[in-house]
Amino acid sequence: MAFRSGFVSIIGRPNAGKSTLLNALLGQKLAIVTHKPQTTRTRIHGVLEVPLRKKTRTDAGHPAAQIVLVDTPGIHKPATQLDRRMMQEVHDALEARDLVLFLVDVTHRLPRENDETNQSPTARRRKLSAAEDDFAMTFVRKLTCPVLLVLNKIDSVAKADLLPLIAHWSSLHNFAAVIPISAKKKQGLDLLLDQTVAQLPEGQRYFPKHQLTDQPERFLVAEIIREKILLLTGEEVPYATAVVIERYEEPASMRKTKDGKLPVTKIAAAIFCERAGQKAILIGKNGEMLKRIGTTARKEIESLLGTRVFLELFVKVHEDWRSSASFVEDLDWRRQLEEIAAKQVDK
Ligand SMILES: Nc1nc2c(ncn2[C@@H]2O[C@H](COP(=O)(O)OP(=O)(O)OP(=O)(O)O)[C@@H](O)[C@H]2O)c(=O)[nH]1
Repeated sequence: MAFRSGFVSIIGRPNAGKSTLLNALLGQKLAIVTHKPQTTRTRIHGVLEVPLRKKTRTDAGHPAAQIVLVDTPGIHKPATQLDRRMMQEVHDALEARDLVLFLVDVTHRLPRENDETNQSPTARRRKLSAAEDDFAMTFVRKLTCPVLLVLNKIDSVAKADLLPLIAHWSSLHNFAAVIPISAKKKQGLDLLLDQTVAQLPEGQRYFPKHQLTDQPERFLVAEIIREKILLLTGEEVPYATAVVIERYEEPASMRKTKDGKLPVTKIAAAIFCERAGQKAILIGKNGEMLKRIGTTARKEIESLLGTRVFLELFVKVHEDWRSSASFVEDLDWRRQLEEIAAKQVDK
């Protein structure tokens, strides 16, 4: 069976579980995950090698493949420049794709016929949810590649509740297949992989065999810091923060020091927020909050990098940065990478 390869974008509403699915398929944490919607801000490539599975009497098997998974920001109506940038990331992730996985959260209630006239809070919530589904479907309808409907979070609903969901979603688009999964509990992932490989064209690898992502470690580090902010702070603070790595010094050698300690990576990061009040929350009483963010982030960064980490965090205010097109553009890690490369050439 000839080798297959292709780009597979994972799209869906905020909080559908896209990043959880990416991490589950890769068997490694690449994208940050929180219970807060709109956690993912850029598209993230994760490279998955799928070994050949030989055909048997009971199993159709599949060829070996390289799947380039693309995690994307949750589809939502944009209100700020940041939102617009996030939706542009989704559009970019949908260009020239071989396959799209449209992820749906099965815990969302389906609309009912009398919702239009029903004024109860539940009916209003269902109506809002249906409007958000409609908006997400506008992205799906434009696609010319095959789309798999992936019903996620099946661990949280009764099996009998899945049938009406399948009927509802299947009536909205000609999906190539419907696959119920739990990204969190890693259920249904084998079937999802089988169906994914089946849809890919024959072709060579896009990335070297052992490369997990095209995103350099310094940007993964920035995301880990942002994840801790999202998890540790409340109200509007998580949405109003951005993390920029200002200094990133890798150790000259990965060898242990003479006293048997791991080498040190020195990192300085700026946490941008929009108001002085948010800065005060991020720093906390006697600097307690910033310390907690730093300590929890450092531990995870150390295990990612395999070194000790010296992490300095600074909080800076940039009024209404989410509405500044140039600031939002500068946050794009691909652009930051180009600037770093240009500076190195100058040097
Ligand atoms: N019960 C259950 N929860 C899940 C499952 N998959 C994801 N979640 C939870 O759903 C929440 C959102 O997960 P994410 O992976 O961040 O969702 P996302 O679609 O990437 O979110 P955005 O970045 O906002 O677009 C987290 O609290 C996850 O733990 C699942 O299969 N079952």
